[in-house]
Amino acid sequence: MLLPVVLIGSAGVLLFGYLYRLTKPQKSDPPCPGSDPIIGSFRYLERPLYRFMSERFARDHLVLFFLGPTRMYYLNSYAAFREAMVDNAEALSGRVTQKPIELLIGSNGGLVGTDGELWKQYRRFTLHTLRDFGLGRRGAEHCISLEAEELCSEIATRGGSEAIDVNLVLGRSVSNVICQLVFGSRLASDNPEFERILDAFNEFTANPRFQEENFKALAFLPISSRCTPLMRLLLKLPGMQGIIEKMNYLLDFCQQQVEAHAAEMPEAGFSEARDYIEAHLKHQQLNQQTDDNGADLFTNKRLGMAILDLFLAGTETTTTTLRWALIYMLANPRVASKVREEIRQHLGVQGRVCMADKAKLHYTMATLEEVQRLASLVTNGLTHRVTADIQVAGYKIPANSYMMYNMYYIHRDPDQFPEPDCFKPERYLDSESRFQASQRLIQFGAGKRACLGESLARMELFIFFVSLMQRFDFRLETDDCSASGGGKIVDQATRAQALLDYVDPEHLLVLIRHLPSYKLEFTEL
Ligand code: HEM
Repeated sequence: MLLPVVLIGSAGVLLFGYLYRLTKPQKSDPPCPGSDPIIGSFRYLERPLYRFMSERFARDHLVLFFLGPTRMYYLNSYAAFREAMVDNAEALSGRVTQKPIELLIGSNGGLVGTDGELWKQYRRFTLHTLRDFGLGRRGAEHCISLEAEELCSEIATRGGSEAIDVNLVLGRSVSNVICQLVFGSRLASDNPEFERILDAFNEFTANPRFQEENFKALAFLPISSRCTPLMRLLLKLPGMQGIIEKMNYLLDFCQQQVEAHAAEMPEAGFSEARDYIEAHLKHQQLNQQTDDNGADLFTNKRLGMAILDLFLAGTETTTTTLRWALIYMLANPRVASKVREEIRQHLGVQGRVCMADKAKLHYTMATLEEVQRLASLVTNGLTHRVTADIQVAGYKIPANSYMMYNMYYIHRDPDQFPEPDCFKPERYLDSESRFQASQRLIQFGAGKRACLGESLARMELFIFFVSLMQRFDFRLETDDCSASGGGKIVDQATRAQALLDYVDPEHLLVLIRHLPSYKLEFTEL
């Protein structure tokens, strides 16, 4: 009787000792806010994380905290960010395991959450396909220009009589661009269901719980990924249920689109693919015929997951940046009138906007750059898994630890951006007032996992922003400013030099730096 008790007791002590050591920072580690045995640093992290790291570790390039036994390295300076993401790009190309997704839907997949061969193949296929549809050439540009015209005429028609919720109209226009590339139609306008779908997408990316749950999941991962019953149990926790329901709803929607396309596919396959889904189905068919390497990687289920990722990564980000752009124009009327003057001088009042206009609109380009710096949209970046032992900022980082970065603080480094909270497009103008892009802005990340939609996003931001500024003046709807929070934003902005930082302090982490909803009254110029 005594022997089993002693054995179990000793095993317990050994396990505790092992976990204790795993959650204890060593002398050779970067600074750490604190860590409790077994559970790690949760108690020491303050909200929002990017602000806590900027204030508490202002002078540190790299910070370490523990999520249970999982090591999370936080890049807190541009130098450390570059050293990790660019100089060690291959080792930083990992993501968190997809075991939970596999358990839930029976397959891994997508563009954002996978790594290894599956991710490489899908990323390459997606980049090629989007390029074939005119990313960087005329196709996508033409489609964005048309959407911008639709947007302006809707605002011109409705704007005379009512204040407009810009999130809704911008969200629809931005979604239509991806809808056309992926589905080959303007589903966001044509399908009455789409507003619900858009809401679900927004909630998914903007939901701070998503990030919190992600952290908790990381804390359990070393054990749960080796123990399927425990993983199943964790997925049943109340916090996870809402996220899972939303994900299933969105995946069902994407899968329906795939099936509708597949049903229309001629037996000989599509001769020329008109959208992403057709290109994928064609690719699958070719792979099967040639029995190519990696043929079994491309499946209908994974196609649905890739589409979901294109929407998740590509709609809310672009829409929210545009909303920041408009609110910054309200807070900085002098900048807004210079932008309008430049646009009207070069393009006139109605001329259609195209990417070639970038070369003429130096001040406008600088303004958009400054919007993106201050918006710092994906505040903590996305989580990367380190796939091999590396060295960053003089510290050894072991394989299979994780890494995030402080986009917010890197964009506000006073040595690089003097008076960092001030809105100053002049930062990006040379002595002849020509636009010079900053090498220090990391709004799209960098390295192997840099944003896959960067060119598309830049096109959308430019064409939508210039079109709106060219045609309209706008102001916040006065009546429900306090209800919408809009009044507070501009008030804060004018008093505190554009300190437009509306983040609910209750949120530990924020995936996308959000704005409260606001309505604008538009006047056609
Ligand atoms: C202003 C708009 C946008 C911003 C600020 C933005 C920002 C980012 C950032 C910071 C990342 C993570 C990089 C990292 O892992 O370190 C990312 C990844 C990604 N973005 Fe964007 N993005 C934008 C628009 C788009 C658009 C329009 C698309 C789709 C067409 C898109 C598709 C993706 C994808 C698929 C990834 C994952 C790439 C990978 O893991 O290999 N993004 N984006």
